[in-house]
Amino acid sequence: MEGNKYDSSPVTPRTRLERLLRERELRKSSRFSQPSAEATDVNREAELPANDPCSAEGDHLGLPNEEELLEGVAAASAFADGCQRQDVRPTKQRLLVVTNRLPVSATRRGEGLWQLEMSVGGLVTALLGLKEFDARWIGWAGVNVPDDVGRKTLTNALAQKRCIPVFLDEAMVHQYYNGYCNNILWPLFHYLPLPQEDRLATTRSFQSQFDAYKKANQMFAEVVNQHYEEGDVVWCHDYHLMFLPKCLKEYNKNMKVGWFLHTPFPSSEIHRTLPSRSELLRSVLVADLVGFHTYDYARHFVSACTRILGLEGTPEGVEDQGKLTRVAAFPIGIDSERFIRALELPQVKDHMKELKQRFAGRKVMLGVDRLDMIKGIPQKILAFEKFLEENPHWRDRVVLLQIAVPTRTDVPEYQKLTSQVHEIVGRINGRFGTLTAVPIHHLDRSLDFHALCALYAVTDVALVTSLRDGMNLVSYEFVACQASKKGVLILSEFAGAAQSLGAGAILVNPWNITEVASSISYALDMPADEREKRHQHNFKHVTTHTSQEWAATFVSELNDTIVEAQLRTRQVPPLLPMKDAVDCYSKSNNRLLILGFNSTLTESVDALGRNGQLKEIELKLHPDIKEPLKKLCDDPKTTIVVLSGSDRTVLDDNFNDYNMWLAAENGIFLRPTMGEWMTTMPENLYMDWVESVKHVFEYFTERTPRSHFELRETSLVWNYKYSDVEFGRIQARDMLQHLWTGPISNASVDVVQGSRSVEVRAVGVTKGAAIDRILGEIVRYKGMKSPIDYVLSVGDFLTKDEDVYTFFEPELPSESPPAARGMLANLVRTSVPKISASKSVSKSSRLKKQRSMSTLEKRAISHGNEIVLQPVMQDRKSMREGSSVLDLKGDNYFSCAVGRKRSNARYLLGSANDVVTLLKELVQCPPSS
Ligand SMILES: O=P(O)(O)OC[C@H]1O[C@H](O[C@H]2O[C@H](CO)[C@@H](O)[C@H](O)[C@H]2O)[C@H](O)[C@@H](O)[C@@H]1O
Ligand SMILES: O=c1ccn([C@@H]2O[C@H](COP(=O)(O)OP(=O)(O)O)[C@@H](O)[C@H]2O)c(=O)[nH]1
Repeated sequence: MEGNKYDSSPVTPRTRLERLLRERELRKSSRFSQPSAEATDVNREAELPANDPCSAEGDHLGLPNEEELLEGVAAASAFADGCQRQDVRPTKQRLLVVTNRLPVSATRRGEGLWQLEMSVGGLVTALLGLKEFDARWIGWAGVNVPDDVGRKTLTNALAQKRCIPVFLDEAMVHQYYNGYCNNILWPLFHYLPLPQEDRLATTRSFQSQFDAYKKANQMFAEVVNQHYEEGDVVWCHDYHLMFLPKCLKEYNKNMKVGWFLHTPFPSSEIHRTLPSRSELLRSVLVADLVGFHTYDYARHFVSACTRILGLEGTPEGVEDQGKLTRVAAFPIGIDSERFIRALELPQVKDHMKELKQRFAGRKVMLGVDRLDMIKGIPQKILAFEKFLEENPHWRDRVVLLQIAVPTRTDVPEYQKLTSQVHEIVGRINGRFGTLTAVPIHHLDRSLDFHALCALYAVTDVALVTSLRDGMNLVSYEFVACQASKKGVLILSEFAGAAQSLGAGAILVNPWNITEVASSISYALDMPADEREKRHQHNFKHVTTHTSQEWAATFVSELNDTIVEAQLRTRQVPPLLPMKDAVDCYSKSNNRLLILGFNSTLTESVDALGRNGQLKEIELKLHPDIKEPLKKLCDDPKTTIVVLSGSDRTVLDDNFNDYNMWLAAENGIFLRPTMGEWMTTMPENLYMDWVESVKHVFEYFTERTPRSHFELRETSLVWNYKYSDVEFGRIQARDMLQHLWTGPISNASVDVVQGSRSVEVRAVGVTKGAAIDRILGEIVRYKGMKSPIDYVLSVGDFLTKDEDVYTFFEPELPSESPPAARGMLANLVRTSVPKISASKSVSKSSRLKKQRSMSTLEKRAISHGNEIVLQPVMQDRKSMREGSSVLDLKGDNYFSCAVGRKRSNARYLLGSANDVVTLLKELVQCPPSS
């Protein structure tokens, strides 16, 4: 195949999008070079085995036959063989597709004899399009097989269809499938409230059903595990298997696991009513990729994770402790070619002829649904009744064919629905029927594929009135079969398909019977040119957004999440090697410890307690840290600086009793606890912008429940960590926009965005900028004679303030870790008090030496109502000429971010508890000789 001249991807794809575009182009070009799908399919149909032992008695039931079954399920292998023979594509990706129900359902016809029939439902139809993979299916065959002989023979029969059974006994099916899946999750995900617990049978409760659900998922996981080979992609499907990703990763954390939901995911307000809401979300989040049909469902899921679990939702997905679960929309499609080709088959043409004769002189309206409450069948029929009522001239000129496929017949709600529908149909037929014709033909059964295609093709108006529907493939199939007739699709706005076929269909609210009735009238009378236009729009979509494309896109993104995770992992620093840090500390003689305050030395506060209840907001020193901290402060070889964003009073209150240095407001104010506060960066103290920013912060605080703001001396911080995260973010965006265009447009300020805060501070103020001057002052004040030979810098700092970690990096020799050296480019240092670096003085340090060093002279100036101290430059003769202030070789410098996954620091620590451990170890280490 020639190179693609439209190749739009860069040579080496770097970003996710670049990689996915490249992958798509490769897929497309390799498709061109394969034998056409059509040719392969034709061969396949000709090669069907005539005497397959499990082949079908299905035809006499009017159900899809073996041919249909093989067409989809075995397509993967047929196609694979064809490709491999041609040596076009090396090997296909092995794919384990895990669904509750296998694409075939089994019925026992003798001890070791099984009849296999294709299962009905959108999920099965869609997954039959997985032709480009070396796919195997794992799932339940819809039958209880208690004996070994039965299990063995069924396993063998299914193996020929590349299916692998999970055996569930009756009790399990009852609790897991009928109970938790279909009586709890299914209705809830379609916005139907949970049943009252006392309405469940006495042997059942949410808890017992959920336990069965988890157990069933574990059984699926065991089967997956038995068949898993390294490199396989495992694709879990639907609400039945929300617990599966967790079980799989527990077996093997390197498994590539994707999960796709075929139903809607409801608003978080609905999901939060579920007793097991958090556990389910957490287990889904263990997957590498989580997919939904529409952006709305994906958005609801992310929102449930942020609101219920308190996790970070990003445009990419959901982040928990640095681990990203990618969440995205992958709208499903159908194998449209299969439908289009079917219309050319003689048996389908015969069917169409029959139907046309049968309904000659009448317009045909069609409904095809599983008999499920979410499909809005009663609403559809009532709307049709209203239409007949209001349009008497149509009464003997239109017929509604409703195919209602029985489903979940063991669940009482479904049984009730069947009687309800029968009753309404009977009433309407009694009311508008004649001796020779009835307006509604209602069938409680499924049709085979060819009969269905014929029906789609002769239909004038298809009526889909789902109250909620993940996608609704019937609407796609109808469009695919309408190339000649160009019939009209009336489609519920609550079906996922409305987002893709909305422009060509007539969208309706199925609850509005009057609107649906008038839409029927409009559709029946629609002029040919409008029908043509609408049809073309939909036809194009259906034939380009196929199930093959859907599966390929999902799997390609799933593969990419692994690449992405590896890239992200490389940016994650390792955990602090505690022993090294302690050993090195014990060997050093002049140590500097720079410690953050919030989340570093304070008690961990679980911001969102149960039910979003606020816990304590005020920062409190970790009770276990006091003792080791005090001992370290009293060690003459150790200098400790607490460098915090908090203001002076907070640090005074917490640290007055310690012999240390306090640097408040990101280092603008500095004091040894024995001395007085001084100002390190007076040039940054133009505060004329404060009032107008304060005004804006007050406004947003009033309008954002549970947000608060702190007015510090040199900065303002608006914090929404206790508010609704999504609302907080929107408010923050709004606030920033307003600030930029208004109050701070001409002010010398920096706006620093935290994950849940907005801070406005004087320009150039960062912890890294401040440490420069702080260090100078410490050296001078203590009259240090020997260089600092150990630096430990620990904190949970805003990214902007992480320059404090990188501040020391240039001092390190070139064998320092590359990650650390790479950060030097961003480093802007002011004046490092350094007299001579080493024998060979680098250009940068020479330059640095030329700059004036900052030390502080305490001079009172007036600042508002307070007295503050302003530094003046002092000549550097106080430092011994020829000696270096820092003697860092790389292994005696430890920068460490607390509670983060990504950082510019060299190392990580989990939480303030780990800081406690570290300080205790430092206290206990033997003194250096
Ligand atoms: O296996 P059953 O319990 O009898 O139910 C049949 C299937 O129904 C649901 O289908 C969904 O998937 C379709 C394709 O993505 C989508 O178009 C439709 O809107 C959904 O309702 C269910 O999600 C499947 O698990 C069932 O197998
Ligand atoms: O008699 C029937 C009626 C329906 N279907 C198939 O069942 C699926 C229904 O999928 P949809 O997404 O519309 O809804 P679901 O039933 O999955 O909720 C479609 O592929 C139909 O072709 C079928 O095979 N035989």
